[in-house]
Amino acid sequence: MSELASEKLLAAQAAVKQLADGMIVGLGSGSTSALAIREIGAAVEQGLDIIGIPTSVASEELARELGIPLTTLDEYPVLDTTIDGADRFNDQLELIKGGGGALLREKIVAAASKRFVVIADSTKHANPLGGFPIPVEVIPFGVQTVLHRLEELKLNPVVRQTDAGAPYITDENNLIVDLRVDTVADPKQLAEQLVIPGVVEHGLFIGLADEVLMGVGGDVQRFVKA
Ligand SMILES: O=C[C@H](O)[C@H](O)[C@H](O)COP(=O)(O)O
Repeated sequence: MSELASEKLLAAQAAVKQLADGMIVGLGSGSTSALAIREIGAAVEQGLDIIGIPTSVASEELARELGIPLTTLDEYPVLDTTIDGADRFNDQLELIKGGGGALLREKIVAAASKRFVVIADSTKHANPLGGFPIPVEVIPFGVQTVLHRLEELKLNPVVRQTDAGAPYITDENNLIVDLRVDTVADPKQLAEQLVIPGVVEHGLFIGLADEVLMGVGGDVQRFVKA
């Protein structure tokens, strides 16, 4: 296993250890979350009694394959905890998420959770926050107008495409616009600028994470809210 994969696995295992019987658990998306879902699947097989709420179609399919009982936000509008990955995080536990296009459901589930635990490898730690394009989910109807506004704000927007060259469509049937900015000096200020009609949500997660568990070498480093 590569060092990166092992860091992801260590973080995922540390987060899954925090789960207890009776919890409603948000299941994140992406490669690190997939490792956590696999760990949860193994724990459920050993008798752990939790119910999951997936944040993407891909995570739902994986959880079903593993026999993890699932529910919905309609049944449980408040979750006990959510375990999810991140594309970048800083020491203030501000995140960039949505590299895999799942940011909308992820943010809804994270915001509905009493606790939000982020799992990451050591390449994700960035002060200042940056080094990864900021995904913005946009309703197709308004995309040209939103792009125009983002250009005016000098945020270098690019509509995400699939490998086949078609526009990338999210689980909620929207587009993703990636903002090619190097670093985000003030994430809160940028989040305010992104309140634009037609933008459904953006990948800056501010004030949501309670803890980041980061695999580094053979260890897990814990970052908590100041
Ligand atoms: O949309 C995707 C999610 O925000 C992922 O949690 C994020 O991209 C991190 O993914 P990975 O664990 O694969 O680096």
